[in-house]
Amino acid sequence: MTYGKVGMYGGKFLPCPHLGHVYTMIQASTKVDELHIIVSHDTSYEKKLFLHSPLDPISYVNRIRWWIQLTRDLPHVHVHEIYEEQTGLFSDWVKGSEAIKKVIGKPIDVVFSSETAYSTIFAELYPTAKHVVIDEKRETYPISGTQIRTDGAIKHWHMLPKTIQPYFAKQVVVVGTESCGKSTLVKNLALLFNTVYVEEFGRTFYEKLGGCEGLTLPEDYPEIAFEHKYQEKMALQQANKVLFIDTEATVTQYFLKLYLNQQQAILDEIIKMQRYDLWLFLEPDVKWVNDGTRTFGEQQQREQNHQLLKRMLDQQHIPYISISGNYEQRLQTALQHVHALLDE
Ligand SMILES: NC(=O)c1ccc[n+]([C@@H]2O[C@H](COP(=O)([O-])OP(=O)(O)OC[C@H]3O[C@@H](n4cnc5c(N)ncnc54)[C@H](O)[C@@H]3O)[C@@H](O)[C@H]2O)c1
Repeated sequence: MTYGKVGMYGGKFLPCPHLGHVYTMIQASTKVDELHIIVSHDTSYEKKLFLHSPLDPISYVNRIRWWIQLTRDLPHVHVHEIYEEQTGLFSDWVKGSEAIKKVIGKPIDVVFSSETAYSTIFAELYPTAKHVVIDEKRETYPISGTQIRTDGAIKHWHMLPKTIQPYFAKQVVVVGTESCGKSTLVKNLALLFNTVYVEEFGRTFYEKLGGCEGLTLPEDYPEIAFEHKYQEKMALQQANKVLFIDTEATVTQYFLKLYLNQQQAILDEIIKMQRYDLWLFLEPDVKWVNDGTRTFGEQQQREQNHQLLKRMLDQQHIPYISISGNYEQRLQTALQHVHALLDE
């Protein structure tokens, strides 16, 4: 069946394009020679839609980038954005339709949506175009943007395209001084939540050197911090709702203080850019284990180091959860906080 040459598929796609949108886009793309996706935006109106949402408002730049990524193998699909002032009424669409016609720049033959309720307004705004309704009952992917805004993205994880999931994955970082059970806890949590984790790169760095912890150089520290961030970014692509991370740049800065009594502005910049959803700070009250790579085993020294790291986190006003007790208690407390984060 011929529908026409030029198709248009518009929406706010808030918070993001979901699989229902992708389905409509793919179906539409097979029916026309060229399909134009329009991302309508009005930042001040959109803020109101997120007032009761666990999510923060999402810029239209993100939404356009996601659509561009999703359609990268479809050369006949084009993505545009328009500013469309919104009050929530169909009458807002009049000006928007003018902007849509302008960005497409050629006669529109078909307008796609999943709503028969749009037929009247589309007949008015695009009188020569046919309105094709795709999956009106939303049976293929029963989801809406409103549901994701109301419940949060984690609850509708399987309705999010793979390319978009990393944006919404929760990031849990575990920090603490030496030998307080961080790496074991991180690995156990990853197993229990069926997801991936990021190891402390500083450790890998010195292992690769054959083990020279006591012999650090200032230039090691930015390299450790950069590589750690890169590992986080890569792991995020594989994360199943949540990513567990062993240490971060404050801990790198802390080790720089301990070993060389220095501080680096570049590490402070990395620290400022970090966005973790949950910080778990392990107290040094489990037995110190010398695994051959550790230096500060004496209890008084451990306490002092712990206070130093605590001060560094406090200076940044980081709302960490302190975790103490034996290994069993530590795991239970961590589990409780991670579950609460995912249920938010
Ligand atoms: N000015 C115009 O001519 C014009 C035309 C179309 C859209 N718009 C803009 O888009 C907005 C409408 O989109 P929205 O934000 O209400 O919705 P939206 O952004 O969530 O959805 C966009 C489209 O996808 C369809 N869709 C949503 N969930 C689906 C699912 N699970 N399966 C299949 N299809 C699904 C919707 O019916 C709609 O057609 C309007 O408020 C307006 O801003 C403007």
